[in-house]
Order: sequence, then C-alpha cells, then structure tokens
Amino acid sequence: MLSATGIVAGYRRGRPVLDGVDLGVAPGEVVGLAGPSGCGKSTLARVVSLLHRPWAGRVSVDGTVVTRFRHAAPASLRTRVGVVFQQPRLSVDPRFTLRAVVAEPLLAAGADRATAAETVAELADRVGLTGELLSRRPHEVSDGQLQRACLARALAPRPGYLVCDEMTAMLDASTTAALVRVVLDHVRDTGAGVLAISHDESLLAVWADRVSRLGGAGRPGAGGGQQEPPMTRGTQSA
Ligand SMILES: Nc1ncnc2c1ncn2[C@@H]1O[C@H](COP(=O)(O)OP(=O)(O)OP(=O)(O)O)[C@@H](O)[C@H]1O
Repeated sequence: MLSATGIVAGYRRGRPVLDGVDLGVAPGEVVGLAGPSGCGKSTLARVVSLLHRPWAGRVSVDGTVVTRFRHAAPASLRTRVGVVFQQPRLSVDPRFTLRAVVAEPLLAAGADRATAAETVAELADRVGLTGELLSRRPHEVSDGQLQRACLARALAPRPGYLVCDEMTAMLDASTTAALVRVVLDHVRDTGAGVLAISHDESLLAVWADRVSRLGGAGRPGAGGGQQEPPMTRGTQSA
C-alpha cells in the first residue's frame, strides 16, 4: 500500500496547501485524483513520490515509513514509486537521447549496459518508440514521443506504484489512449498501484477504479468508478 496520512504540506510557512490529507493506493488499484486548479493535487503527487517533504503527517510505502525525502530518500524506496509529470520537456535532460533517458534509472541501479539496452528495447516497444526515435534528443521529437519516453523511464525499475500527474494533458486522443493502455497493462502484469491525476473527468472515469477529490470546491458525483464525497480543507482525504 502507498499510504499518506494526515499530510500537511506547502511552500510558504504558515500557508499549507495540504492540511490533513489522507490518501491510500492499494496494489493493483488505479485511484483517480481530481479537484480544482491550485487545490494541491501536484503537491500531493510530489509528497507521495517522495519528492516533497511534508511538514506533518506520514507517508509509507508497503509498510515502510518514509523519513527522508528527495535525494535523501533511500533508492530502494524511490524506485518503488515511479512518477510521470505533465510536461515531459521539464523532466528530461535535453542533452540525452531518448535511449539514455529511458536507460538512466537502470544504469543508476547498477544494471550492466547490455541488460539495460535489452530492457530499454522492450520498454520502447511497449510505449511505441522506434529505434530511430530512441536515437533522437528531446528537441527532435514531439511532446507525445517524449512523454512516451518518460513513461518508459518511469516503468524501467518496475515500480510497485506509479504516479501520473496530468500525464496526458498535453497529448492528443490517440497518444492518450496508448499511454493509458501501457499503464493499465503494467497494472495487470505487475499488480502495481496507480495514482492518476487529471482535470479530465471522463478520462478518469475510463481508467480509475475510484476517484477521490481534493479541495472543497469539487463537484460531487463527477468522475469515474466508485465515487467519494467532496472534501473540505481540514478534513481532506483521498
Ligand atoms: N514550487 C512552488 N513554490 C511555491 N508555491 C507553489 C509551488 N508549487 C505549487 N505552489 C502553489 O501551491 C498551490 C497548489 O499547487 P499545485 O500545483 O499542487 O495544485 P494543483 O491542484 O496540482 O493545480 P493544477 O490543477 O492547476 O495543476 C498553488 O497555490 C500553487 O501556486
């Protein structure tokens, strides 16, 4: 279980963006997260991806309580939670080829080059990237092609949990459908849990088992799967 309990987090002292938020994602479950712009969805995504230290509350990954975040988080925990952000160009090194982007977590985990190359080829096939595209650099590919590489990179360590923060917001319908399919195949094949953040309620209806809401302004009854009541600041839960 990827679990966050009583999360208080923000950027400016005394002005929490999240104020007592609970979230749980079970293995094999796709949880949608909706809510008005600015309510803190991306902040919560960064907290559960171990990229942002909360001021209070507890994050745990399969029972292990996280005490260190960002670069200080142990690699064994960081690789348990993969993340894909909305804007692929902000999340890759522009000097890397797409092949190097996808290989990076494998090499960082100590894989030898031959094994990493084999895994990259398999992942590229899964996300629909040709060998020729893998040889290009970010400025030589489209947003959709780059996002495919970012998803492959996130899947490379076979994460037990995947956080997709508006992963498809910049993509056309067919690329969106293809990437959602890749994520759902990963869930089916590995039993991973997914946190899917999207403004697109109809998309969440398609791929989430249940949809949770953050912030008091959410409309009740929208979204897909099993619905949960809208939440208010101070009693937020997801
Ligand atoms: N790095 C940062 N520094 C300071 N404030 C930030 C930072 N990131 C986000 N914020 C602020 O925190 C609040 C929540 O932002 P966040 O991106 O988590 O919301 P969101 O629900 O994901 O919004 P959206 O749906 O528009 O992407 C906003 O008021 C935002 O301005």
